[in-house]
Amino acid sequence: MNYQKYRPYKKIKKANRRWPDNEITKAPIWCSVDLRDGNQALETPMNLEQKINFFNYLVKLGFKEIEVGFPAASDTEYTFTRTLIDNKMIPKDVTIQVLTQLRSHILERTFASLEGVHKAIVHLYNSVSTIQRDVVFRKSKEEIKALAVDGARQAKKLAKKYGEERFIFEYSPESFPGAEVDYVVEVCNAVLDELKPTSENKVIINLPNTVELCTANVFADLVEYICDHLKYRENVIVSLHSHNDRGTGIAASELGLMAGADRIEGTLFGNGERTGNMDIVNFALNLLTQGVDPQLDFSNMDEMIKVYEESTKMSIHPRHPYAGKLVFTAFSGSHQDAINKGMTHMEKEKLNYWDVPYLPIDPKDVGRNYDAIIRINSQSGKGGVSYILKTHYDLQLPKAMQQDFGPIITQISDQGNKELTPTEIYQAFINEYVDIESPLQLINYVEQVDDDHQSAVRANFIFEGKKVAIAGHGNGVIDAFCKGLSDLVGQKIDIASYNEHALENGSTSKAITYIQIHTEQGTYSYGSGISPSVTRSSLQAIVSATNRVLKKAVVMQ
Ligand SMILES: CC(=O)SCCNC(=O)CCNC(=O)[C@H](O)C(C)(C)COP(=O)(O)OP(=O)(O)OC[C@H]1O[C@@H](n2cnc3c(N)ncnc32)[C@H](O)[C@@H]1OP(=O)(O)O
Ligand SMILES: CC(C)C(=O)C(=O)O
Repeated sequence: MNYQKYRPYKKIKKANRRWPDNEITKAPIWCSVDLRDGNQALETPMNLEQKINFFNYLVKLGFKEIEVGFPAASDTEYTFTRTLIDNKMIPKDVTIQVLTQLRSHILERTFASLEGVHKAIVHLYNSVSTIQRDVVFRKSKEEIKALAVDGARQAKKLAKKYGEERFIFEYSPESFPGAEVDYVVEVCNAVLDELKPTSENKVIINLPNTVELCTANVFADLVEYICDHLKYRENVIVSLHSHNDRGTGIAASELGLMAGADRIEGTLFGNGERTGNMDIVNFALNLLTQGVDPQLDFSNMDEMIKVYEESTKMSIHPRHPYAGKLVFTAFSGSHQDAINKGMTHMEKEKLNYWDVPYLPIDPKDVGRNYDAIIRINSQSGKGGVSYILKTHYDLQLPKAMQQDFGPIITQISDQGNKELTPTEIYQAFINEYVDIESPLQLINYVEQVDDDHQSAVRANFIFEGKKVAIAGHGNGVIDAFCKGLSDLVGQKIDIASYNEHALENGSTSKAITYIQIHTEQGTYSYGSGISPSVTRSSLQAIVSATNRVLKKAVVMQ
C-alpha cells in the first residue's frame, strides 16, 4: 500500500497536560444532532413526519438540547422548524438548535424560521482548516477570521430584531484540528469578543472533530489547550462534536471531556457523515457502567433501535456496543462458564452491584433479558450447556455429569455445523440419559422393609423381549435394587454418586434423579429418571445408567 502518500498529523507540543488524571464524574450537557448532522448524511433525508416523530422520541429520551436542522437548506427543514414552534411542540425545558452558514441570506432565512421561538441556539460555523481556507474559501487567515466575526455580528443584529433574549449563540470553528491551534483560539476569541458572553447569556464554543485526523489523546491535548486560552472562559460552554473517521469518536469525546469540555454533541448509534457522528448511546452507557447517571433514559434499547431504523433506514450491527443483538451473547465455552458462575454468584451473594465476567452491563438495564446470554455451538463448553438446561428447564446437573454431557453437545453441534437451540439441547439430554428403556425396561417394583430396617426389593423388567424378575436385599431400596440388577446383568453395579431435585413443571411436580453407577469392570455411567415418585425416579436412573453401559458393550463387541 502506498503509505508514502500520507503525512503524519503534526501534534502540538504540550507540557503539563492535566487531562489524563481527570475523571468523568457527571454527565455532560448532551445535544442530539440526529436531525441535522445525522439527517444530512442519509441517502434520503427524513420527511416532515419522520422528523416530528424522531424529535418527540429524543424528547422522551431526555434530551434538553436538540439540533433540529439547517432551516435554510430546504422547505422541509424550514417547515419542520416552523411546525415545532407554531404547534408549540417544544417542551419548556427543551431548547432547539439550528445550524447556519455565515452568509447573509442564509442567516436571514435561519432567523425567520425561528420567529416566536421561546429559546433557540443559533449555531454558526465556518471551516478554519488550512486546506479549506486555501482551497474551498480561497481566503487568508485574516479573511476567514473576518468572515466569522462579520457573521457573528450579523447574527447578533438579527437576534435583536427577533428578540435577543430568545437566542443563545454557538460558534463552531469547523475542521479545527486541521488548523493551527493558536489560530483556532484567535478566531474563537474574536467571535467571543463580538458575541460578548455573560453569565446570563453564555456562548457555546463547539470544537468539531469534523474529520478525525489524530489519536484521541492528541485531540484531548488540543481541547485542553484551547480551554486554557479561551477568553470569557467562565461564560463559555465548551462543546465537542466528534466524528468517527478513525473509529475513535467516542474516545476523542471522552478524553476531550476530561480535558475541560462541558457539552457533547452526537447522535443515536452514531449516524452521521461518513463513518458517523459520536454515538451518544455508547457514550452515555459507558458512563452508566462507571456508576455515573447518564441523565438520558436508554432503558428500552429495542424501542430505540426501532425508531432509529425506521427513521434512518439503516440497521444496527449485531456487534454494536450495548445495542447489537449479539453483544450480550457468549458462544465460547470459557466465557459461558465464567458468566454462568458470575450470575450464580451474584444471585447467591445477593450483590447490590453488577460484577459478572464478560458482561460490563446488566442486559436488563437496557431492556434486554438473559435469554440470549449463552448460546450453544461447537465452541461451547459444559458450563454453557448446563446454564441452558438450568435456566430453560430447571435441570441442575451435577458437575461430573455436566462434564459427561458437554462433549456430547459439542459433537452434535460440530457434526451438524450449527448452533443448537435450548429445545435441541434438552432433547439431546433426554435422549442420552433420561428413562432409557432399552435393552432393560423397568415395569414395576415392590419394596418391603424388614424389622431390621433392611429393604427387600422385587422388580419386573422386559429384557431382550422377555419378562424377567429380579429380587435383591440390602441397605435401603437403591442398594437392594442394585443387587438384584447386578444378578440380572451378570456384573456388580454400585452407586458412585446420587443427586435429586424437584422439577416444577406447571401444576405437576416431579423429581429428577441423576445417578452415576460404577460396574465391576470399571465403567462409570450416568443415568437419569423423572417421576412423581422420588424412589421410582432413582430406580429409573439406575436402569438408564445400566442401559447405557449395556448398549456400549453391545456396540464394542
Ligand atoms: C461539517 C458540516 O457538517 S457543515 C454542515 C453541512 N450541511 C449542509 O451543507 C446541509 C445544508 N446545506 C445546504 O442545503 C446548502 O449547502 C446551502 C443551502 C447551505 C447553501 O447552498 P448553495 O449556496 O447553493 O451551495 P454551497 O453549499 O455549495 O455553497 C458553497 C459556498 O458557500 C461558502 N461557504 C461554505 N460554508 C460557509 C460558511 N460556513 N459560511 C460562509 N460561507 C460558506 C463556500 O465557500 C462556497 O462559496 P463560493 O460559492 O464563493 O465558492
Ligand atoms: C457544523 C459542524 C459542527 C459539524 O457538523 C462538523 O464539523 O462536523
